[in-house]
Order: sequence, then C-alpha cells, then structure tokens
Amino acid sequence: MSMVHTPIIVPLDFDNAAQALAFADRVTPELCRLKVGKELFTAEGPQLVEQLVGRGYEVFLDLKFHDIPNTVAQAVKAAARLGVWMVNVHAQGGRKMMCAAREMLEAQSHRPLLIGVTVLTSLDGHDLAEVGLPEPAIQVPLLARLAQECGLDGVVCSAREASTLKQLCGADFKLVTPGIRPAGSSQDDQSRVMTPEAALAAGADYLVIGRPITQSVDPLATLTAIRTSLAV
Ligand SMILES: O=C(O)c1cc(=O)[nH]c(=O)n1[C@@H]1O[C@H](COP(=O)(O)O)[C@@H](O)[C@H]1O
Repeated sequence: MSMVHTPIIVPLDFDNAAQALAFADRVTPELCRLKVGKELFTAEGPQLVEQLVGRGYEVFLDLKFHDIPNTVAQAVKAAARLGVWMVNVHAQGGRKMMCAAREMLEAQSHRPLLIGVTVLTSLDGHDLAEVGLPEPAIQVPLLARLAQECGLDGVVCSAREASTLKQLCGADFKLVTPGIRPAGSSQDDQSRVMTPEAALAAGADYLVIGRPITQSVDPLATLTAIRTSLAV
C-alpha cells in the first residue's frame, strides 16, 4: 500500500536522464509523484523509469498508447513490468482497445492504474472541429463514460470538465488534470487551463503541473508554495 498522498504529479519533461534524476533528487516521493512522458522515455528508455521506481517514486508512464488492441495490451503489460503506478491510453482508441488493455493488466502481478486520455488540454473547440470531432463539452463526457464502461480507473481531462465528470462517473473514477496554471503564470501551449486551487475544488484527484514548477527559478520552492496553497 502506498504511503504517498500528494495529488501533485510533476512531469519530467526533460531530454536527458541527468536532468530528470537531478529533479528527482531535489524532491521526495511525499512531495510529488513523477511523470515520464514521450520526450524523456524516447531519449532514455525504460531503465530510467526503473531507476525512479527504485528511488521510491510513484511513476506515471505517460505514453498515451493508441494502436490496435493487441499492440496496446502488450504495451501496457510491458509498462506493468516496469513497476509504474499509472499508465495511460487514448480513449479514442475505442472500446476494444481499452478493454484489451484492462484485461491484460488484470492478469499481471503488479497492476498499474489504467487511465484514458479524453481530449488533450491543448485542444479547443476549433481544433476539434478541424479534425471532425465535437466540442470538448460533448466529446470529453462521451469518452469518459466509454472508458468507465471498459473498466478503466479514470481519465485525463481538463479541470474545466472535472465537476461534470465527477457527477457523471462518480467519486471513485479518478480524474487526472493537466493544463494547471497558478494565477499569473504563462499558459504556454495549453488551451483549457485552471488554477491548482480551482482544479481540486472542481473534483480533480491528481494535478499534473509541469513548466510552472520545472522551469521556475527554484522548483522546490514553487512546488512547496503550490502545496501550501492547496493545504496538501
Ligand atoms: O496525459 C497527459 O499527461 C497530458 C494530457 C493532456 O491532455 N495534456 C497534457 O498537457 N498532458 C501532459 O501534461 C504535462 C503538462 O505540462 P505543463 O503544460 O508543462 O504543465 C505534459 O507532460 C503533457 O504531456
């Protein structure tokens, strides 16, 4: 059973293991969980994930798998073997893909939380229309319900959709919300954003907060200030 209670997940969006490990050395597993995404994983591979797990961190392997059911099932199996705490797939991959991933994880001795990405927080209604999809208010609840029907543990969504999804999917269905920006910080390439305080109040279970922390002059001080503001 995990001792970690923090809702904050910090993405290690660096291009090399040295920077990622330096960050992991400055914080502790009690202060935050860590996310390894496509940039760092492509550069450094599974060994780095194992090192972070070995240091006691709960690691979210954010590779957003989206492929045919067999391929995604085998990929989440490989993730489970790395000992990660959470792994994600694109909910748009559909029912058969999500069910195959969930069934595969049920057969593993270590079972990470399985999370479906609904609509990326960088996208707005215009972006979705251009690729033939309805606005977030329609698309996000649809994909969240589908993910829940497939037995996933929760979804990635914008905090702006959190209160709707909590009502729709219930308290136990985990909501992981990136696009978190403390008041006054740059929006960067994010579109559907919210402050940490508002996100928790809206029902988010986990806040993914990257550049506002990792690019700040003193990342530990920024992380601590956010935790204080949240009383966590
Ligand atoms: O799955 C994710 O973590 C994710 C989904 C999403 O819809 N939007 C999103 O920003 N993310 C990730 O969350 C992180 C956000 O980082 P910052 O924008 O720097 O706070 C990045 O690592 C993204 O890859």
